[in-house]
Amino acid sequence: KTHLHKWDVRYEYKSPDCYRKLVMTINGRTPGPTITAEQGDTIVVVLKNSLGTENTAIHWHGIRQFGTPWSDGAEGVTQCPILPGESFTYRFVVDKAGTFMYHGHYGMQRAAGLNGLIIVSPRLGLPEPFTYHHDRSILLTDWYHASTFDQAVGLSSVPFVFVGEPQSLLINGRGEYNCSLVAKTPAPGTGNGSIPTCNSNSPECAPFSLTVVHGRTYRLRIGSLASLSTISFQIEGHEMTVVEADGSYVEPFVTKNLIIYSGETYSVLVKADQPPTRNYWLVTSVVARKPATPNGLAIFNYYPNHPRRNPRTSPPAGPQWNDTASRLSQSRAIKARKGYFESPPQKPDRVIELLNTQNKINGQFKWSLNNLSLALPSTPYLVALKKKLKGVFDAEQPPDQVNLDSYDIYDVAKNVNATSSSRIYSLEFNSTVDIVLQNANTMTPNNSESHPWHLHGHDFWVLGYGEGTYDSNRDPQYYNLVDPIMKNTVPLHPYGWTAIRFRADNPGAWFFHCHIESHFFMGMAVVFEEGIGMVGRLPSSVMGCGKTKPHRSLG
Ligand SMILES: O=C1O[C@H]([C@@H](O)CO)C(O)=C1O
Repeated sequence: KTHLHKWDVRYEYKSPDCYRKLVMTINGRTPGPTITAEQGDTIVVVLKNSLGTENTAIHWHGIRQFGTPWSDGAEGVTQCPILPGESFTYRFVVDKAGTFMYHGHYGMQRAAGLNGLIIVSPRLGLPEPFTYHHDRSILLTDWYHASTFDQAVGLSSVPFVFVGEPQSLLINGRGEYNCSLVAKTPAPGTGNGSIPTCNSNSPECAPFSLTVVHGRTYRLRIGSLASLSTISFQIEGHEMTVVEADGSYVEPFVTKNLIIYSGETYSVLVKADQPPTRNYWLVTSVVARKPATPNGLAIFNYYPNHPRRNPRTSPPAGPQWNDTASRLSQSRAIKARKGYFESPPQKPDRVIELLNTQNKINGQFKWSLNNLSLALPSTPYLVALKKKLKGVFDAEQPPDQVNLDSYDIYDVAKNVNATSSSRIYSLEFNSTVDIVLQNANTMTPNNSESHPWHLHGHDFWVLGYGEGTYDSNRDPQYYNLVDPIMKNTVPLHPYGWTAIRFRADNPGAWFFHCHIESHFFMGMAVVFEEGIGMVGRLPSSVMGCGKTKPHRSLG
């Protein structure tokens, strides 16, 4: 079955957290419409760029794009940007059941509200290993009042201006900013004050309310497309059984707080088993960075209570933001469900270790992998590779390793300078590749951050997490080769390492990057290519920029 969606992407003034500002909408909405389909269906999205003065591109997060690498939506890697006024058609097959997402992949547009969910149900007749009465979804984001232009310029300025902590946490696109904190000077887009800058009574920021019936079991699909924050999600008085992660079935485990990194999706089962005489809080809170953002709140509404009645209880507090040990143990608890997984190849053909560091290049703040910070070329890699265009990117591959033995991950680097590079990794088609992500101290003493790493075009097995410096002789002995979960996004914990394995079996060029929007913008990404010879004929719509610009003589 083919699903055709016509999307109009534009800027509008909206008040998702009661504060009025420019947001990017799809057909008038942020989050955009949820795409629902059955495994094996084809999705066609005809995207019209009505932004007026800005390019765009949309990535289908978690969809592997077998046979359609040009539909991945990664501007600079798989396509030229979609120009204002132009339309672009994405066409791809959703080959796997599960919970996925989509979002802008041009500049920092994801943070402007260009995001949504993709829900793929199993092919008819394929039962899932759990049952529930109702299927509901929740998209989590964090929200800034500064525009993405302000953010992007700050990040590339000398001196560096960081985006800082977000103003709000949104649940299904709704949050509540404390309007008394807003300056009295009218903000842009308020008609010089005739429309309030911040309006607590705006229906756009009324909290999301999830209505449940006592005794029923709900499958909650929860995805995070936060720009910066790692989020703890909980429902007052209720436990959650985790059953799916990034489209793979999880060996069920019960938790009160689900820690969710940007780019991850989970399904949890929740039984509405509490006294139905009142409503309960749905709460999101920031962890892994020192929070300066109030909790996100929504209402877990027991029928027949009024869906907008706030519980009189105070919302439960989240876990300690700096409790790294409990976050590491949740990561380790996520295993593939018995009877529902594919075992990984037992040995890799190639091991790439990526040392994650915060650096400087010409005074600008950057993030680097093995001392190289990615700078995208103006011609997309996929097009350059397929058409054998010369001089688009640095020909040499980035290093597979740097010497970790001589690098003190607990200290600020002795030399913080890095190099800007457009080099990419060439993987042998169908080979098995291990990636070891190694975390380190930032340029701030005694500070190491969490980074969710997202791979395009593949799922990977999560082989293990460790603390300290990875030891290539010792640590692989403890990899989980029995029941590792397959994911597309995985956290790298502070001062730790994470090892993943994947098969380079998808012809194309694929991003692998930190899913924190500002870190990605600061170069925290690498690109892999494999099997380019097998890539089909590229649609001309992905071209038109850089070396693929048509040059006509005007003579
Ligand atoms: O990339 C980042 O920069 C800041 C800080 O390290 C320097 O201002 C921060 O918190 C980040 O995550």
